[in-house]
Formats: sequence, C-alpha cells, structure tokens
Amino acid sequence: MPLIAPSILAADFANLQRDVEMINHSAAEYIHVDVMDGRFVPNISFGMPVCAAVKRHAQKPLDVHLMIVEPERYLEDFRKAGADIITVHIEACPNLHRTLQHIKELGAQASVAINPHTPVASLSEILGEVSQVLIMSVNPGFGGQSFIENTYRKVRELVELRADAGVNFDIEVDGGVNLDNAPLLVDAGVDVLVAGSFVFKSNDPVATIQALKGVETD
Ligand SMILES: O=C(CO)[C@H](O)[C@H](O)COP(=O)(O)O
Ligand SMILES: [Fe+2]
Repeated sequence: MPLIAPSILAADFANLQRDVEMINHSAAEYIHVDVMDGRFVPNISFGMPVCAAVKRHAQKPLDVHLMIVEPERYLEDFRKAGADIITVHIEACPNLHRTLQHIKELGAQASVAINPHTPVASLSEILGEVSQVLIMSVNPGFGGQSFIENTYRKVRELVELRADAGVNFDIEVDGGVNLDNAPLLVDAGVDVLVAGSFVFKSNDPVATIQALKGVETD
C-alpha cells in the first residue's frame, strides 16, 4: 500500500486548520507542504510562517517540498517551522551532497527531487544519502496540471538503480496524481503518492485519500 501525502497547496488557505485536521483524521501518512519562491518556479506559494502554522495543528509528519533557489539558506528555518522531511531540487543545489548532510544534521530526513527533464541517472552518486527521492510528474510551480507519462519509466529506472546500489529510500511521485495513474505508479514501484487537487477538489477528501491508499495493482 502506498503512503499518501495530501498537498495543502490545494487546500483552502482561509480554512487551513480545518483542512489540516481533515488530513489528521484521514488515512494519509504525511502532510505535503509546497514552498515556491517565484524564482526556481514561476509561482509564489508561502513560506516558514505558514509551515509553522500547519505544524501547530498537524498530527502527521510534514513533508516539505522546497521549490526555491539556494534552499541551503533556509534549511534551519524550515526545520524550526516543523519540517520532518525536507526535499530540495537537484537543479537548485550546486553542492547537493553538502546540502543533504546539512538537512540530516538538523535532524530531518533528507529528500531530493528531480524535474521532468532531469534524468534519474543524475542521482546515482547521492542515492546513499537520502531517505526519499521525489520524481516530479509535472513541471513544478502549480497544482492541477496533467500528469506526464514518462514518469512510469523514470520510476522503474530508479527502482533498478536503488537495487543496484544496495541502498534504501522511498520513491515519491508528485503532480497530477489521481485514481487513473495511481495503480500504475504503485505497480511501477512508487512508495509515496502526493495528491493536491485530486484530494481537495473532490466531494469527500477523506474518502479520496482512502481510495488512493487502497489502489489495486496488477
Ligand atoms: O509540487 C507541486 C507542484 O509543483 C505539488 O505538490 C503538486 O502539483 C500537487 O498538486 P496536484 O496534485 O494538484 O498536481
Ligand atoms: Fe510538491
């Protein structure tokens, strides 16, 4: 069964406490927190104060996805704001190994993300340093985009690379996840499904989370 990480990017920001409590009462494992700076991605979402506010009501670990340039400047701040897992983008980190060490020194779990155009092979030298790899299945910056189909192949490649390296980490997929692609993703080897719009725009978000959790594979 996949772990489920609903993204609060698609929540009602004026009712954030209510939506965090919905996640608390659901079958989800994490709360996915999307931080966008208007530079690494075209959009701006929110920063540390909102992350800290979510943390005050959260009963599940915060999976914080930093879509920002120079993320190393803010690691301590997001750790203080309650981040349990911190994801940085390989495309934003010239000294990725150092950045991942820093995340771990702060007591958080280190995670690295790759954009749709970035090959899985570019991760080969740091796979032993992370507890999670996030494969973007849309171009980062916005919720509600369509899932990019080459994600399945990238997941399979990463599963193979992980086995060859003899290391362990979770594979997370983020962007356009729904009940059509979730079974195929889990079948390909995904451990963590992020879902924003599909959960929060549904009539019954708790039931939608449950449905994602229970996806059948072939
Ligand atoms: O990182 C993200 C966008 O950059 C979001 O986590 C992702 O888009 C989730 O939203 P949706 O499920 O609506 O696609
Ligand atoms: Fe995300």
